[in-house]
Amino acid sequence: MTSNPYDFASMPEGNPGQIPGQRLVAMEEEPEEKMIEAALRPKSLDDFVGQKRVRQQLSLLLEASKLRGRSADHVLLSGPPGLGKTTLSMIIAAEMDAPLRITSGPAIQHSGDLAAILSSLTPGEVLFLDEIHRMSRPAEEMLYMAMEDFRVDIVVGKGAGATSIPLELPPFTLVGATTRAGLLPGPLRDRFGFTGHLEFYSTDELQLVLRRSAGLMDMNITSEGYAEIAGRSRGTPRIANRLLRRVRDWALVHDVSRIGASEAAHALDMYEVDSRGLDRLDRAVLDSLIHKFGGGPVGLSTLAIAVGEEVETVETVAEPYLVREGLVGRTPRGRVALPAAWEHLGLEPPELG
Ligand SMILES: Nc1ncnc2c1ncn2[C@@H]1O[C@H](COP(=O)(O)OP(=O)(O)OP(=O)(O)O)[C@@H](O)[C@H]1O
Ligand SMILES: [Mg+2]
Repeated sequence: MTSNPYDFASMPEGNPGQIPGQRLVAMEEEPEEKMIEAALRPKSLDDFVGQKRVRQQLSLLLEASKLRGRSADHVLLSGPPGLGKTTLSMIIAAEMDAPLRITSGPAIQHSGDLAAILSSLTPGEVLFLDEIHRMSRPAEEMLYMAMEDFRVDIVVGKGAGATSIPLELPPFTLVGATTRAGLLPGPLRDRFGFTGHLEFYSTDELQLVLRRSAGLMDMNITSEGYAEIAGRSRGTPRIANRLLRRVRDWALVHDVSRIGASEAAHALDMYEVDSRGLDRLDRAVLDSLIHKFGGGPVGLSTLAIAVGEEVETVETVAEPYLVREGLVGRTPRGRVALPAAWEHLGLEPPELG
């Protein structure tokens, strides 16, 4: 495709946020973002912004295993999409100076698929298993043994004539990633020597992420400009980088060479991402809740009809962030607008009585 990983101009990237069904503030990776994301990934633990505790603990783990001359304990990374799980797995391999093999839970449907991967690992290799909660049950059981004893039993033949052949595996480090740690069976979770839970980033941390990316993309942005974009990024580096690319488009078209707060705000307002990172759907939910239902409580299905969306869309797409931000509350009698929601729409919150 392109030989220069930072040659952003020649990369296909589409325009999420303009395509129906895709949102500029979605936490998940858009298919056309893959190459851009790869180019923006930090390559070492020192370059990885934020997540201080996880970073320190990982650093210790890797350092110690290097001193021992052994492959590191298995690592589980959990946390919402776009916070850096895939990035960290690549950093782990790089820091260990080890080759990296990448696969994912959905790609392993049969235990044979897993056996094929495991038996072809080289000593010390890092195996990244993304979406590990979506692996099939038989594969999961094979993985238990592989993680603990570096051994698998391969079953040959069927029925009464079936025999199982034990196969020794080279030492390897499994790095599992999941957005749903709660869905992992206990026995699997217990076999990881280290679990790192990634948290949402502060706006200060997101500013550092943005500075790094803007440097790679050769953009000229003021401190206030970074703060403006970071404040709209929902605590998520993936979203920060995506918004940054939209600001870059805007600046290019408007022939702006230096981006300050007002330029950044202007660009992102145009894409309907507001000062708190709410998009049109989020604001429609707040708006209905307050203007049509006096702030609630109102049932989810009624609220969904009022904004003209499916219940599921409101519940899974808009609500989690609104709840996380303290804008919407869930009560047994339905959804309510919290004082911060009124304030965000420029209204006086009603007296609590
Ligand atoms: N701590 C960080 N510092 C700098 N950039 C980061 C950081 N974390 C994530 N990013 C950037 O955000 C983007 C998304 O990160 P990544 O793909 O690692 O997320 P993920 O947790 O694997 O998401 P998913 O659950 O969707 O797979 C990458 O392009 C990466 O460059
Ligand atoms: Mg990932």
